[in-house]
Amino acid sequence: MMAIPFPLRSGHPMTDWPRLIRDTPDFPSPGVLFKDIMPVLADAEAFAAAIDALAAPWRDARLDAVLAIESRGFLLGAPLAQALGVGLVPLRKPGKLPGAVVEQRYALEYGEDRLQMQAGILPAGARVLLVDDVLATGGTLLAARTLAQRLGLDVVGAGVLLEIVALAGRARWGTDLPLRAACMV
Ligand SMILES: O=P(O)(O)OC[C@H]1O[C@H](OP(=O)(O)OP(=O)(O)O)[C@H](O)[C@@H]1O
Ligand SMILES: Nc1ncnc2[nH]cnc12
Repeated sequence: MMAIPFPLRSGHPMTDWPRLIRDTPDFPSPGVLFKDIMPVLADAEAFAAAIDALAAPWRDARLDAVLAIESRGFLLGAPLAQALGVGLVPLRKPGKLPGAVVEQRYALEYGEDRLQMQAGILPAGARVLLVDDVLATGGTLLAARTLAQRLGLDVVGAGVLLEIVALAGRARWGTDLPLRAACMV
């Protein structure tokens, strides 16, 4: 049988969960150093600590909902919404959501894509937090923010598990709304 590469219950102290993020060079395309968060989710304590770290800045933010970005953002958005006691709304890739949708096109570190959100799923003025796993160039998060604002939502800020500082996504996000990263590389 294959050896398990890391403990499934690591017992890691809260601050150590970022050590489980693994680098994969040249994925999904040459020249990209891919930061793989899956080992964090596979470890019970690390996953719980990561969600705690994501939730901490927003506990008093009087949020109505978390807006989670497909697909790795869903894995964090659902437990985060539960931790904060608010609803969850998915921002999805095209063709997945029924009914009327609003769409935003964007570029990310390794390609182009589109995000859609259901029109009318939240009332205008609802206070929302955007969540994703990784901030790289910032294209995805910025598109999510534009989409939410086009629907009249009050974007309170954004939370990511990992910020890749060298790719300067924070500069694109700007300084008018808070962007909190649970860890940075
Ligand atoms: O800051 P950016 O340069 O925009 O990159 C960040 C985005 O890239 C990844 O998404 P991807 O489209 O690969 O989708 P996935 O979550 O479905 O893997 C990641 O989950 C972020 O959403
Ligand atoms: N380098 C990277 N690692 C993981 N997810 C990403 N999304 C965009 N760039 C990424």
